[in-house]
Amino acid sequence: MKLSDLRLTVVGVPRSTGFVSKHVIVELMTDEGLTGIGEMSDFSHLPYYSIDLKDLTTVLKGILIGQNPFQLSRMNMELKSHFPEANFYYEKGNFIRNGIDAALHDLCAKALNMPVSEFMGGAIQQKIKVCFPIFRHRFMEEVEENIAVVRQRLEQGFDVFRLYVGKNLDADEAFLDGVQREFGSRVKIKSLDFSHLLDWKASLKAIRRLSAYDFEMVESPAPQNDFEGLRQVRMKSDYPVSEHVWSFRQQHEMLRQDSVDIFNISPIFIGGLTSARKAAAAAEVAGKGCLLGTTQELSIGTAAMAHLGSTLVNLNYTSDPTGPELYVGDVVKEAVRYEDGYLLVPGADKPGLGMELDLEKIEQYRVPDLSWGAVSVHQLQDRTSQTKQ
Ligand SMILES: O=C(O)C(=O)C[C@@H](O)[C@H](O)C(=O)O
Ligand SMILES: [Mg+2]
Ligand SMILES: [Mg+2]
Repeated sequence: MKLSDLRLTVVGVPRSTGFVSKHVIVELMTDEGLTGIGEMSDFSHLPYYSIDLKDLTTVLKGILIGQNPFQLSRMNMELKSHFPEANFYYEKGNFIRNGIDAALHDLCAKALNMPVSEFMGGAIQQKIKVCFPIFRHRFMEEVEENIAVVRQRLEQGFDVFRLYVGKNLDADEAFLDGVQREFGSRVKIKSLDFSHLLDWKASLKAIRRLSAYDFEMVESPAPQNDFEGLRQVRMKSDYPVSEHVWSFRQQHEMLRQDSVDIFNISPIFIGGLTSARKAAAAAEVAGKGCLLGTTQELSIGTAAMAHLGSTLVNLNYTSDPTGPELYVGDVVKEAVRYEDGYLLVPGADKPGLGMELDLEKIEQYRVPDLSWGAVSVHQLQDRTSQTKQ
């Protein structure tokens, strides 16, 4: 079987908050009539430049056409030489590699008539506990709105939440207080995510202030690649520290400097399922915990993570992928499903990722390119459509 063609389609899908994320849907065709699908999820992150889709399609065709999709190691190596690791969390080259690697996995598993989880070694769990994100407060008036989100999502079965913090600590505290008063032990806060916005001393001060409330871990409490800062927080606070993995080099440093307790692993940020499996294995070997992170993928990207997560022996913390619950629409016939706060791994009866493209929905959300509209750095950092300064 040989790869014969590639199609990339950009969609812009709004979230219920109004924020629009642009994703690229990947279709990889073969000479045997099979098509693999993947997703380069959520390009709507800094840095504030965009990829030219025409150029990208030409480059990727040059790498992929004529290749055997089962040559996953070779193609990942080749992709990495064109889109190298850059030691930046939102490096767009990683998003590109991820979409292609997912489509290759979908193709291989379809050719073998098995789910991607089986192709990757076999599922050891069929559902993955996830938490719902509460986006960062900048203003006090957002607190009540966010408590209403908790109320509504709890009714749908999401009983674990994570909170982005660090821009308005009074509001962060008021939210935690409101949640504790109204929901008590019915709601759990998994993490406070500082998103690399504060230096480690400022994060530590905030953690101490907010420690009057229950939460399980702190995430990204230092600037990107500040391994010593992470370690300081880890040693000086009572909470486990989690950090995203965005390159093997960065993961190596975090291991070498014993900076974290938990690796937050998502294929999108490390450049694909193949690399994500290696990052999870490195965590396992080092005796570190691991959870599935997210960029808030659509259903194809989320399904890829569900398959990956189902095979991991060290997925020992609540994970993050809730994209299909955040967006107002999707591009597949049947979206991934959530039940009682768990992401369900697509059924064993469905080959590949278990997702089927819906051409009408693609048309509904199709946009010409990845170019940016008017959006502020605050909106990008805080993932809201709030324009107030
Ligand atoms: O844990 C994180 O950090 C995120 O979830 C990052 C978010 O910015 C996410 O990528 C989003 O788009 O909401
Ligand atoms: Mg995070
Ligand atoms: Mg994102």
